[in-house]
Amino acid sequence: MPRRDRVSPFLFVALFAQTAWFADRIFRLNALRFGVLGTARIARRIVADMQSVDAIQVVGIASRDPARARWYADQYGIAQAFDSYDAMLASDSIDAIYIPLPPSLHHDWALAAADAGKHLIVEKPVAMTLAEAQAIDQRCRDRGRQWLDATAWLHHLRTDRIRQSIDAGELGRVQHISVACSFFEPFQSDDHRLKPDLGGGCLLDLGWYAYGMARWAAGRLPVAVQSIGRQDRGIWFRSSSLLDFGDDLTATVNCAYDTATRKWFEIAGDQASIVCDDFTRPWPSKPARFWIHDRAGSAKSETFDGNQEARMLATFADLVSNATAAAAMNQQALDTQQILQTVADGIAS
Ligand SMILES: NC(=O)C1=CN([C@@H]2O[C@H](COP(=O)(O)OP(=O)(O)OC[C@H]3O[C@@H](n4cnc5c(N)ncnc54)[C@H](OP(=O)(O)O)[C@@H]3O)[C@@H](O)[C@H]2O)C=CC1
Ligand SMILES: O=C1CO[C@H](CO)[C@@H](O)[C@@H]1O
Repeated sequence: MPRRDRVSPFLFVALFAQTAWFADRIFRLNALRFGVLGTARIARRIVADMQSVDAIQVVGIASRDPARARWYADQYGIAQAFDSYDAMLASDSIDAIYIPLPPSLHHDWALAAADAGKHLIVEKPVAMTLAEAQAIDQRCRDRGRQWLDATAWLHHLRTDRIRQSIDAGELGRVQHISVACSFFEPFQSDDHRLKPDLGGGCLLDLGWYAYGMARWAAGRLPVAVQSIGRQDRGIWFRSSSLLDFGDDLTATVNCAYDTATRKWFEIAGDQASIVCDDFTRPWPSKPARFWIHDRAGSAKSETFDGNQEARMLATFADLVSNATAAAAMNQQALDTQQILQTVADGIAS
């Protein structure tokens, strides 16, 4: 009997799966749909990074000024321009909100976004005070939404490697952490960093990185903090602190608007130390790197590729799609906020 050629049903299934895969890749059908609140300078970079992540689609941007929202949407290839922040929060076509507003506005808009059922990435500093940051955390839990602070260095591959090195005992027993973050007043006119009512000052801005790094390296809150600081024009221009994390671990932390750009840390153990000279963001045109210095003075360096912002965003999309809270990351942010408050209170008293 002649054999009749039949198309295998498996071929149909395979073709269907492949078409669905391509459609998903091209149209990002299952992507987390982001809206951007405001037309901040940092949003330009983060929007580009979002657009590079398959699991994310940037679908809207809102501004207090409708013409500015339209201009940004056209300029950055974003489908929808919203005439107000409230209009964007009310939209059903948006799952998550990115909040790159001046610090004093983070709290209210984060609560409003969570109340509107959105997940959120909030720029650093999360808020002005620990109570505000805790309120954001609690509201997101109440609404079953995920949140993350946009502290991208924590998501770099280099950061994972440094953690691994500490945990593997390559430094021996970690005894002291030193951190410095600063830049010398390169303010744009009208910059929120100079305005007390918008949350200006180096402490919340650069201290977020510096004190946050010490907390990250220690893995816990300090038991005692001593600080000094200098104010100018109603905001912090410098702060320096000595932190005691207990169990013989200490840290010295400095952040400032009155010294040249610095973004380095040293984690010193009794066998070796790690030095990183650009931890918040790798220097332009240089690979991310760090050095391990041993007791005899020899140093070996490691370098890393990769975009820390894209990795952070992909992690967030993954957390949302798996309905997993970013518990450890949220705790790092809350602890950082608590340390900043302790420092501010300590200098003031
Ligand atoms: N993760 C990182 O690497 C970085 C993080 N940041 C953080 O991102 C946030 C934004 O910083 P930056 O990009 O410098 O912000 P910008 O000053 O460039 O923009 C802030 C935006 O907020 C909106 N806005 C709403 N209300 C006000 C107000 N009363 N005054 C000023 N702006 C207002 C405006 O958008 P519109 O008028 O269109 O509504 C404005 O464009 C800060 O929290 C900062 O610390 C900043 C730089 C890098
Ligand atoms: O987060 C940020 C990145 O670093 C800048 C300084 O270089 C900060 O001012 C900014 O807010």
